[in-house]
Amino acid sequence: MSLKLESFLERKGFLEKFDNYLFDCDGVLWEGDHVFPGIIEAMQLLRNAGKKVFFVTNNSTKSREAFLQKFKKLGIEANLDEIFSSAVATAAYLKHILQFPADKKVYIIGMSGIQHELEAMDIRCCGGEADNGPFDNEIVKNDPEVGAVVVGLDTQVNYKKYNKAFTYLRNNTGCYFIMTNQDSTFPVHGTLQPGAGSIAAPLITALNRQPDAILGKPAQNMMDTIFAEYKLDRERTCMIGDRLDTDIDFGLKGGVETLCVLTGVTSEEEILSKENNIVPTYYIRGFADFVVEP
Ligand SMILES: O=C(O)[C@H](O)[C@H](O)COP(=O)(O)O
Ligand SMILES: [Mg+2]
Repeated sequence: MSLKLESFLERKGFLEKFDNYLFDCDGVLWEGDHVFPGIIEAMQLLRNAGKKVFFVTNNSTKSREAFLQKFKKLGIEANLDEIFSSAVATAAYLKHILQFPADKKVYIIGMSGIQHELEAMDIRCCGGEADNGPFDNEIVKNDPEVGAVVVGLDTQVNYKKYNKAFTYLRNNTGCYFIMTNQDSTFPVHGTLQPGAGSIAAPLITALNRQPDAILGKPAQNMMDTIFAEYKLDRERTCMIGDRLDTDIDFGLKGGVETLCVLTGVTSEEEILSKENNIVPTYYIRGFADFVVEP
């Protein structure tokens, strides 16, 4: 059973219980470029109390550097080494786990964040924003140098990109099919939009093939990196997110307690539903409630 943090004393107890907070971003801190009211103050409350804060986002559309600029613009304190994203996790996976060969390149369905993080790890890539635009029914030729296709959230996705990714995955033996993350939706403009999982779905159908790897939450790549780098105490760490099947599952799999906020994709009914088996330790109306006085 999940405990709803409603009273000042419950919220105070929650803050005393943890030293480290892993924050999901979309739906917890902001929606697009709109920071939720009270979030700047609530985040400052944690900083003033000397808490460690990390940002763990499945959003692959921006590089870590671009996220840092976004935090600055929105007035939320953040440091580069506190930011973890599915684009960084994907680049690290290709580099260190797959040891992606230098004579191969990655075809991207996604935005600049993926390209920047791949290039930061010296991985050659193509596609992405260079393939924005209409498809003219032109013939797509295979490129045997493409050794992996990476798919992330792409708000300019088009038939040309699908056609190229499909051609490379079909023709190039051993070509990896990788998803940055599989969120079906994400919150923006007060509603929901299709997420990276929905962008990858047509390829899965066309190829009749599942991806070889999915790097974002709930996969443990980012959790493992954070714990390896910062030696945190799991019992004093809480994962805060707005999605059950990514954020809360990520926390549960990582052995930390979890807080679900209701400012994103998950409703109170879903948390409490008998059918739901991804149960957060706590839930709250929004993270900004931590600045509400008694
Ligand atoms: O589909 C996506 O890529 C995601 O829904 C989105 O960007 C999630 O970001 P997060 O909530 O993990 O910050
Ligand atoms: Mg989210």
